[in-house]
Amino acid sequence: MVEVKKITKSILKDVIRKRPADSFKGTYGKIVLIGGSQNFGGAIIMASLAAVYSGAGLVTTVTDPSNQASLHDWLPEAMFVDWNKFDQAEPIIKAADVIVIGPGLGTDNHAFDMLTKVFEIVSKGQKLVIDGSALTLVAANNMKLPTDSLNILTPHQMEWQRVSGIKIADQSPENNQAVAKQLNAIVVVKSHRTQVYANDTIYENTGGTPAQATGGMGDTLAGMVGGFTAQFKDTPKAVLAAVYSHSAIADKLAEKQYVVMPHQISESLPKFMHKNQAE
Ligand SMILES: NC(=O)C1=CN([C@@H]2O[C@H](COP(=O)(O)OP(=O)(O)OC[C@H]3O[C@@H](n4cnc5c(N)ncnc54)[C@H](OP(=O)(O)O)[C@@H]3O)[C@@H](O)[C@H]2O)[C@@H](O)CC1
Ligand SMILES: Nc1ncnc2c1ncn2[C@@H]1O[C@H](COP(=O)(O)OP(=O)(O)O)[C@@H](O)[C@H]1O
Ligand SMILES: [Mg+2]
Repeated sequence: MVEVKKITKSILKDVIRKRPADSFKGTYGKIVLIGGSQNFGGAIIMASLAAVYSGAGLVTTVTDPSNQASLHDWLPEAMFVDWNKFDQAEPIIKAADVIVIGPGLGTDNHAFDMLTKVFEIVSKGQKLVIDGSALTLVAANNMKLPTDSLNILTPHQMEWQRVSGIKIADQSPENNQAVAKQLNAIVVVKSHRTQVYANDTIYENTGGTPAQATGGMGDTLAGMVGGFTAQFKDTPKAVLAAVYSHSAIADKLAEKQYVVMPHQISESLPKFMHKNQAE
């Protein structure tokens, strides 16, 4: 049996630092989120909300133009780029610390083109969070992950089955770890007890509630993983802190709510992070 370490509250103070007085928005990372087709605009809006509310310094959302007004209604802090104008998106993607691709991206030809181009242009030092439709596209087209970026995959169990070939019933820590190693990526396998595969170590979350079982909950986690890894240097630990915070906030809200809306998790983040920062 392989060892599985618990993700507990202690990860928060290990990761979330008090902000230095002489910092500015650039200190907290540039992040680009790519996704949100005409039908799935909410997904990229929720992911973008999570990135801004977890403290990323500068956030740009590359999405279908039909989502622009709603994005800005929810989130005036985010910049917008029309995903049909890749010449405008390219320099912003190249300058980003973190790229999140997939929430609501869809799986049509345009989505596949975008993903292919992003895989081509990411470079060393960048972190690439691959979620939702992007994972389905990777699996369906047998795409190789880029080798220069640090890749973080955030599949739910069916997406992980598609990417890894491991049936949900066979997704044991041993089996998952073997594929995570082959992929040379940090893998967050989401379920009621989410597991994280990073640096040859397996972690299991200790929080989470069925009140989270609602569309957009994973899109929100992808944005948080983006926001946390943009700000905090130790990437594996930043991922663990994002996973823990996502469920801890939901658990707290679920004490008084039957269902937790994904945007409520984002809206709780600034106070939650304030309360749990290290001195
Ligand atoms: N508001 C918006 O814009 C929203 C947009 N979204 C965007 O939609 C895109 C598609 O993402 P997706 O996850 O909805 O669909 P897909 O990849 O087909 O997977 C579902 C299939 O897998 C199965 N399944 C088995 N186990 C499972 C598990 N543990 N967790 C989840 N599913 C599990 C499941 O089984 P079933 O539920 O049918 O029993 C079903 O057959 C993606 O880009 C996403 O970002 C959504 O976030 C929603 C809000
Ligand atoms: N019963 C549950 N207990 C704890 N967490 C859950 C439960 N159901 C769903 N979640 C969480 O909700 C999120 C669902 O992700 P995902 O299926 O990608 O959602 P979406 O794509 O709709 O945003 C994951 O973080 C998962 O851990
Ligand atoms: Mg998802």
